[in-house]
Amino acid sequence: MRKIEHLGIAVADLEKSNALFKKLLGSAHYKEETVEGEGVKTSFFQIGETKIELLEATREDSPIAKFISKKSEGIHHIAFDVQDIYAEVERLKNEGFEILNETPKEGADNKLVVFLHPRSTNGVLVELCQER
Ligand SMILES: CC[C@H](C(=O)O)C(=O)SCCNC(=O)CCNC(=O)[C@H](O)C(C)(C)COP(=O)(O)OP(=O)(O)OC[C@H]1O[C@@H](n2cnc3c(N)ncnc32)[C@H](O)[C@@H]1OP(=O)(O)O
Ligand SMILES: [Co+2]
Repeated sequence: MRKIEHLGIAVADLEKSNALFKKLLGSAHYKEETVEGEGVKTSFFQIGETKIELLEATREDSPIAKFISKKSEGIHHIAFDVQDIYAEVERLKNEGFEILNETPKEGADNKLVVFLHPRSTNGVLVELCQER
């Protein structure tokens, strides 16, 4: 793991939260991107070396919709930047972590991504990201 790539925050209303985080952080988001495969619309704020990713559900069966309905808005996942996502998946599998998608999938912001089940990571949903 090279650094924290982003902190994912589940929000009910992306436009409202964009305005709130712009006030909080003192600068606007640099992009918005919908990842249909995940059922999410995202916006990204750069904070030094890392980012904040706001996520709004684009459909009922989105993981974000389920998360907000079961819990509330708030921190959803932590994403780590990795050099070689395939090697990292093998390493983490051997360490006994539960990999949700062994084959990396399309992420936002030009990334390949893999997720680990929170039950294997102290209740924290972990995402691995590799620059495409
Ligand atoms: C890829 C685009 C973008 C990017 O950065 O590029 C993204 O980050 S997209 C983010 C949205 N996509 C995902 O989250 C994909 C991975 N997530 C999943 O596969 C599911 O959400 C999963 C498996 C984590 C949970 O799904 P499930 O249907 O099992 O939901 P449950 O509510 O039944 O949860 C089971 C169990 O897990 C706990 N849980 C669920 N979500 C989280 C979370 N975000 N953080 C921590 N814990 C979580 C939930 O509370 C349940 O625990 P229990 O003790 O059984 O109540
Ligand atoms: Co993410």
